[in-house]
Amino acid sequence: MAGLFSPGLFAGKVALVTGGGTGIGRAIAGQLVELGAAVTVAARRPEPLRQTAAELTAAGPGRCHHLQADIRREQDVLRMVETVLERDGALHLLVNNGGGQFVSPAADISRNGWRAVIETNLTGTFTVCQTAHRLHMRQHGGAVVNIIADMFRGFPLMAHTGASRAAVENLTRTLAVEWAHDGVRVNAVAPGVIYSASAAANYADGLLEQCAGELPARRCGTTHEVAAAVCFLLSPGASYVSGATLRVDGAASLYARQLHRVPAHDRLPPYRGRAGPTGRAEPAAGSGRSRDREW
Ligand SMILES: CCC/C=C/C(=O)SCCNC(=O)CCNC(=O)[C@H](O)C(C)(C)COP(=O)([O-])OP(=O)([O-])OC[C@H]1O[C@@H](n2cnc3c(N)ncnc32)[C@H](O)[C@@H]1OP(=O)([O-])[O-]
Ligand SMILES: NC(=O)C1=CN([C@@H]2O[C@H](COP(=O)(O)OP(=O)(O)OC[C@H]3O[C@@H](n4cnc5c(N)ncnc54)[C@H](OP(=O)(O)O)[C@@H]3O)[C@@H](O)[C@H]2O)C=CC1
Repeated sequence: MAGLFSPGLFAGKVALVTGGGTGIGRAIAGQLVELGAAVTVAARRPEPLRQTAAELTAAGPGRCHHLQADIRREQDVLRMVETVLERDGALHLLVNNGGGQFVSPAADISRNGWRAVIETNLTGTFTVCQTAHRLHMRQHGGAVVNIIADMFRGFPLMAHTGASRAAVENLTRTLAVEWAHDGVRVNAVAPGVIYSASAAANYADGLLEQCAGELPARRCGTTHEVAAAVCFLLSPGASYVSGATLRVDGAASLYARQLHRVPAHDRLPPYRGRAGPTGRAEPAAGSGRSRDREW
């Protein structure tokens, strides 16, 4: 990605990237450091964070700190933001990338599984936004990017993440308006199918590779392609962009492909409400069992 943005674009800026130790978050943190920012990566597992911070700081010219925090825990979020402010004296750029889910038919998601995903992706993102705003951005302005997903047509097999990301997209719009007069811009980035170690594990048995060939782009996106979009939205180049969602999906969200395939069935009941334009009753569509399933 070197060379896409002016060197030193984020020099003097302080950034926080949740989930910044791995995958997309790491690529975002890496690009911010490359452009001169002082970045903190925060998540639950210390080892990936430590390694990422060390490698990014060694690469420079900015620097990268790491901090263990679970965005589901209010106290962790408060400590995370306070630590950044105490150490770096400001928080200009916030990327809410920390999140996750598991693949499951909606019918099988336990109440606790639902709650874990909603509390991470929606409540966690809200808590980080609110804390950053209360402690710094309300007085000093800033830019926020929330990472969501391609949930625009629903998200079969990931109902919990679809619902929470759609909620975050709406939250993004609300905050963009409520915080405009504080000088805070809030945008979302919706990645399509992005190759990361976690995505490959989430979609086991090579499903990710299989799906890549059916995308309009005929390949998965890369973490660096998402990072470039995030950097644009954080940059002064996007000074008049707020409340927007930037889809980084190679047009996949406009295409009929879905990871979930609807099995062949004839379970939809026929329409028998009223006569068609000819005046005669229209024949019932479908066959077999569906004929017996009127509302
Ligand atoms: C096309 C590409 C799309 C996008 C791809 C990506 O985003 S990839 C990159 C994204 N990266 C990631 O997604 C990685 C990060 N993911 C995570 O950290 C987790 O998926 C998390 C968000 C659920 C949090 O988990 P946690 O450790 O805090 O959870 P916990 O241990 O406290 O359990 C809470 C409840 O959840 C249940 N449960 C959990 N897993 C499963 C499962 N596989 N099956 C069924 N259920 C599952 C568990 O059983 C329990 O319910 P119970 O039994 O008490 O009724
Ligand atoms: N890859 C893809 O195709 C897509 C990814 N996304 C989203 O983009 C984001 C990054 O995904 P990706 O890089 O692929 O996968 P990763 O699993 O590498 O990234 C998720 C990051 O979030 C962190 N995280 C999870 N839960 C918490 C928590 N409670 N508190 C703090 N940090 C947390 C994880 O670290 P730790 O476990 O140590 O806490 C991890 O670093 C995720 O939100 C993902 O859902 C959206 C659409 C598509």
